[in-house]
Parts: sequence; structure tokens; C-alpha cells
Amino acid sequence: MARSGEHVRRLLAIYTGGTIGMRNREGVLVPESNLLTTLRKLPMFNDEEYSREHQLQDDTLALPLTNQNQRIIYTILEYDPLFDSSDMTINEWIRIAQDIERNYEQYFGFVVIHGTDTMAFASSMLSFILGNLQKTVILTGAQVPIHTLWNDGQENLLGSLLMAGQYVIPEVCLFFQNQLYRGNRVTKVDSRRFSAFCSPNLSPLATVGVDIIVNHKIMLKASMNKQLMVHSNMERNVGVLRLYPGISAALVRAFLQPPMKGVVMETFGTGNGPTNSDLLSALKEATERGMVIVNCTQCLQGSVTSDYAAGMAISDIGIISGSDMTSEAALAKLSYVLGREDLTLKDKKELLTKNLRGEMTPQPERVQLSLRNSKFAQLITNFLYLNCSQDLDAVRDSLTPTLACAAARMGDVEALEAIIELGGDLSESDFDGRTPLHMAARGGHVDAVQCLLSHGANVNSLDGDRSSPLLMAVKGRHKDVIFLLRDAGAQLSPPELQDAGTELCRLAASGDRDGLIAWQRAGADLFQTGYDGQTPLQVAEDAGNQEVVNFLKSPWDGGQV
Ligand SMILES: NC(=O)C[C@H](N)C(=O)O
Repeated sequence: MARSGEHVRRLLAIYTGGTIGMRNREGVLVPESNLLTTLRKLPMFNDEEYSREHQLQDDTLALPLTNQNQRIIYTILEYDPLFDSSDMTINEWIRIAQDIERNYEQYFGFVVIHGTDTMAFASSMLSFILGNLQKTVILTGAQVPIHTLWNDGQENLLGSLLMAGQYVIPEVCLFFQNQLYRGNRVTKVDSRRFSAFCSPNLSPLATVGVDIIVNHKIMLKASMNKQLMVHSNMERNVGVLRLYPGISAALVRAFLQPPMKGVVMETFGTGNGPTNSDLLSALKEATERGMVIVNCTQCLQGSVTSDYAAGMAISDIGIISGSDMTSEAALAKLSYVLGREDLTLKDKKELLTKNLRGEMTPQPERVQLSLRNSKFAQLITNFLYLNCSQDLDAVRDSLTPTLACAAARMGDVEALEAIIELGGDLSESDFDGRTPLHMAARGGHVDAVQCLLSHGANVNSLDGDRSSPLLMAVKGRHKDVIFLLRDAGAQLSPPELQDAGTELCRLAASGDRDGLIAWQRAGADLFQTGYDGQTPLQVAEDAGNQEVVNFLKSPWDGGQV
């Protein structure tokens, strides 16, 4: 019997291995069984009197009473064999999920004791394997074994038990160094320090100090009345490919061969990669075969965007943006989504762009900015319709360029038409000097470009960087848009034409025939020289890019699009 007023919470602690329980054997650390014996000797992990009085089972210990009068009792389920986490695979993570499922009703929450080396993969995988989670699952471990004098294991394990015993956080979390993180947002960043993990794109779910500060706002909401669902059909044929400058197309091609079904491609900066045509063909062949490729940045922090031509080249061949996901989360998501046999390839690709378990930050602007659909935009629209004083005309005039640019960027023709109905001027530029036509051309949105042109958009306006809409289309290699703009009288500006030589030489050097064709269709002179006086043809010959050499010798024959 519990003392009066005492709340008893039962937890299951699944011990899979890792440094936390390791011992030094012949000079190296190896996993060691019987973690419970070590914990039994540590008073903060074992209220001996309570255990005796309540005759707890041999595999179960009780923490001393918390300040809130809570009694946390935990049972240890120890794996045999135990693992250094470098040996963990999807199979072991599914086993953990199944153990949670088997014990789901008996326990208030779950702690998974795991090695740190692959813990970010484990917590990411488990977040997808465990569907409809309504209870707390916390992964933890240590950099130094728990039985040593100076260690981080005691604090990490105790903190995890206290968090899981006191709060319902219906997510797979990772607790380390007083921070509770969302499991699919973390990555291991230090091999020696106690603060081994960070969550670069999402603040911690909770921080433990004198007080426990829980960030309720960002927590996932439990899907009530739905039963826990273990997705054990995870696709194993997924991998991670890290790009580096000069990576060969042959290597990429070899990596993308069957049985591989999905790949997380780690790219530079905001999602960029080499634009040489060989490499792009290797990627395109793979996506056309049905391979699913997700683009994640190698940067620790930030997101994949569509700011650069080098990034647009990648998105044009069917590669999915991983937004601000970690590679670990993207790999886990791929494994989960590709394992969903109920979905078509198209549905799987669609699902990958969605935020499923809090693993990515939804892009509000991209998600819903349609004047007809978004609540915010609707409010503005109604406001503008209903009020027609001079002041409101001014408000309308200052808002519409920004809204029109956002709509054009997404190719949202419906929204553009709504803005026209409002009387907005589609040639007006936003605060960066870009017009909707720049944005539509940059995104390769043929319908939006057509709509803007038919409503009198200025085809040769220059943005704040003195770039024309035509240059935007060239950088994105959007040949249809280039044709449309040229038909409407678009021309590259004199400075753009002047600077083209160096860019053309760069494309010739990297064998980028498509890039050269885009410039040619936009009216650039393919024979002009770069900064060092060489022509693109000379550069291509020096680089041995025969395909480009042939094209440059007779551009109007070889440039079929
Ligand atoms: N700190 C650790 O737990 C590292 C260990 N190699 C593991 O991942 O199992």
C-alpha cells in the first residue's frame, strides 16, 4: 500500500546497452549486464525501505518520494545480449517498440537506456515506428559509466525517470544533460562532453534546473482514442549519401543502384549540389526509376530552401526537400514512409513533404498562402473588399505586392486572380524590388507566368539586385518559362549579358549543357569570353567535355529541348 496522498507511477526501463552500464575489460569498455545491481546500491535510485515494505519484484526498484509526493517505481527489462549502440539496427529498434507495445497498458511511461553513438537514429526511428503514442517514451544514456565516481549517467537516468514519471509527453524524447528534446530533432554533436546532443532547429521540450520548465506549446498532442500502432514494416533499403565537392557521377550512380529504395542526400548550405550534368543525370535516372531522394542540408542548423540555381537544379529532377529535418530524422521517415505498402509512390512522396511527428517545421507561407484558403489572407481580403476609403486603398496597395509575390512564388494562379479582382497592380515590386513575375519565373511556374503576362506585368523589370525575370528562369533552367518570356519581349539586361561570359565558361567547365541551352534560349551569345579571355568552347575543350564541345560548335542543331 502506498502512504496516504502518495501517487504511484510505474515505469518500464528498457536497458539495451551503451556506455552507461559498461565496464572496462582488458582496456576497453564493453556492455555489462545487471544494471539493476548497480542501481540498487545507489540511494537516489533505490528507496530500500519502501522496496522491502512493499515487497517489490527482483527486477523492480522505487525512487525516493518526489517533492510532489510521487512514488516512481521502475522495472528494468534488460536485453541479452546488450549492445554498444554502434551495433543497433532497425531490427533492435522495432524490438524496443514491440516491448513497449506489449507493456503499454501496465506502465505510465517508458525509459529506453541506449548507447549515445546512434541514439539520435534510435529516437528518430522510434518516433516513426510508434504511431498514435499517448504515453511518454524517453531515451537516455551516458558518456561515462554510471558506476564511476564522476559520471553523467546518474543524472541522465534519474532525470529521465523523473520526467517520464511526472509528465505525460506523448512523444519519443531524448533526455541528456538536463534537457528533454524531441527525439527526431536531435543529433550527437560531441563525443566527449556531457552535453553530447543538440536539437538545432527546435528548442527543448523541457529544461530541468531548480525548476522544471516545460514548453507545452511545442509538444505534440496525443491522438486520443486511437490505439498505439507499431509500424514494424520499416524499409531497410534506405541510406545516406553525403555530397562533397567533386563527387563523381559514377560513385553516385553506384550508390543509387537497387536494392536501394530511398536515399537521404546531404547537400551543401541551403540544399545545393554540383550542377554538372553527369551528376544530375545520375540522380534523374534514379528518381525516374522510382528511387526516392530527400535533400537535407549538411549544415547543423537551418533549412533547405530554393534560393540558388544549384538547389533548383536538384529540385527540378524530382528530389524532395527535407526542409529542416536532421539526416537521422529524414532516414527514419524514409524508412517508415517507404514501408507503407498501402500507399502509391506518389502518395509516399507527398507524405514525405508533410510534418508527421514534429520532425520538420511546417512552412506556413508555403503550406497555405492562398487568398481563398488561408484564414489570414481571407481576413485581409474581406477587410479590403468591405472598406473602400482612400486609406484602405493605401493599405491594399502596400499589401498586394507582398501577397502577389508569395502567390507567384508558389505558382498559385487562383490567388493571383483574387489579387487582380481586388484591383492590385501585379507589376509592383515587394520590399526586395522583386515583382511577382520574378518569383513565378524563378519557380518555373508556367501558368502563373502566363497569368501575369496576360495582365500586363512588366516583362523587363529589374529587382533590387538588377536581375531580370528572364535571368531567374535561366538560373532555374525553366525552358518553357524562357520561351514565354522571350515571346513577350523579354531580354537579358545589358549588365546580365556582359557578365554572362564568365557564367557560360563555368557551365562549359562543368559540362552543363542544359545550363548553356537555357542561356542560349534567353539570347546570350555563347561565344563571348569569360573573365580570363577564354570562350566557353575553349574551356569545354580544355576540360574534355565532348558533349558540350559538340553543342557549342553547332548550338542551334544540338540545343533541342
Ligand atoms: N556513450 C556511449 O554510449 C557510446 C557507446 N559506444 C554506445 O553508443 O553504445
